[in-house]
Amino acid sequence: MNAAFDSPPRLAVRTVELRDRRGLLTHLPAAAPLCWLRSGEGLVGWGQAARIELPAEEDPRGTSRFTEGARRLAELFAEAAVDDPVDLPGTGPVAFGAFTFDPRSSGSALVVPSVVVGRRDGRTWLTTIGGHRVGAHPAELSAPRTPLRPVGPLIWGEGALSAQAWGGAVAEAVRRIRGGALHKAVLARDLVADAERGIDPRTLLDRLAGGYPDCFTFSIDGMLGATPELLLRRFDGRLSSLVLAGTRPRGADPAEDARLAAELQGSAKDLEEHAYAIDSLRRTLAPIAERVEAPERPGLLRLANVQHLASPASAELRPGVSSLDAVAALHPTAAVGGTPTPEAVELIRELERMDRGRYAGPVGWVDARDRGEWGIALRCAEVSGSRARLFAGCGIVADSDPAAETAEADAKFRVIREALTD
Ligand SMILES: C=C(O[C@H]1C=CC=C(C(=O)O)[C@@H]1O)C(=O)O
Repeated sequence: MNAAFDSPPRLAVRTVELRDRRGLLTHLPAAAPLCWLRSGEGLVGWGQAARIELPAEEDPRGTSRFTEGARRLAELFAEAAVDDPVDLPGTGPVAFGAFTFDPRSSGSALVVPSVVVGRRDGRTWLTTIGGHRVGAHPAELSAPRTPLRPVGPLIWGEGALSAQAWGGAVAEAVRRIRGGALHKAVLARDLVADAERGIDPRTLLDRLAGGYPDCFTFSIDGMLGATPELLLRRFDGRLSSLVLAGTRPRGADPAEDARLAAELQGSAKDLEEHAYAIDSLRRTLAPIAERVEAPERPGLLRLANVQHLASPASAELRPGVSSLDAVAALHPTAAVGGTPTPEAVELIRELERMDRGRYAGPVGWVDARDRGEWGIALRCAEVSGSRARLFAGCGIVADSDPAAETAEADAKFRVIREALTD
């Protein structure tokens, strides 16, 4: 049985608008906080009204973790008694989800919190979700919150591969690509940090949201990070997505910053890497969407640590295609897998020597009207008790240089490394 329950409880859901102006993060308890936030708006949640666990799949190209998750969630939401006069994306019942990169990994789950506080376009709401009808009013928010706890000293360790061994894996990927086996593969590595006591996820969220306001700061079932990559947003029939591929660090001063940006925007290697990502988006959307639009040339997305080539794309999903169907079709994008996808994923399995778990997998939320936002879990760590496992990866093409890719991975690690540093 795929779900944690055999017959789902009937949920009573109520949403009310609030005058509350406090930052959404201030509401979160330390235990298992749920969060999807950008520029102060989004959703935070806690408690667990329902949980759907999706097992590892046998098919190496399987997508049943998404389709089965969507089916069970639709059942649960269809049964719910909903009182939602606010009716904005994210009001009424919502589920937060984190899915594994590889179908054969375990850990994919959808979590329906018991309390959600949301904010969009300056409007704030509170939703309570329970097995029985619970009140939705600010009293739900008045439980005393413990102060944020610093992380304390950390002991850092290598993950599956040392930086040097990972450089060797990059060199091998370049060799295979030059040999014609594939065009691009995104190789990642992990690092481990051990604290002296349990890590307070809210401390990390506070730092990530402060340092990366243009990214989606997320916390879903132990995966925490600030991702710049929007796999898809669907608030009405139209789907939007932000394709990223091609990276340079930020410069130490405006002149160096501009030089690096110009270098990135003129780099044949990076433009090629980006073109693969756009082509793969167009190809994967073709059967499920119409009117796919993407700019001719990518623009620039500047974050505190790196700058990326970025293309905002949009499309119209065909009738009957749900947002999780679109997630299933789009994952893995060329930004986290490669091109062609099957060859790239095989090479990743062979060369990385680790289980990515939910790193580089879809993370986000969906409501009962199938509105939602799904990103890719990047610039993130898996936090469990006193341990954090950090991930970073780079797109490898024929011209990639292992030393430059190792430096680029370090720049990407910085996001979550700094969030862990007091
Ligand atoms: C795989 C990661 O980033 C991807 C997203 C944007 C740019 C990328 C790049 O330029 O290599 C990566 O494809 C990561 O941050 O772990």
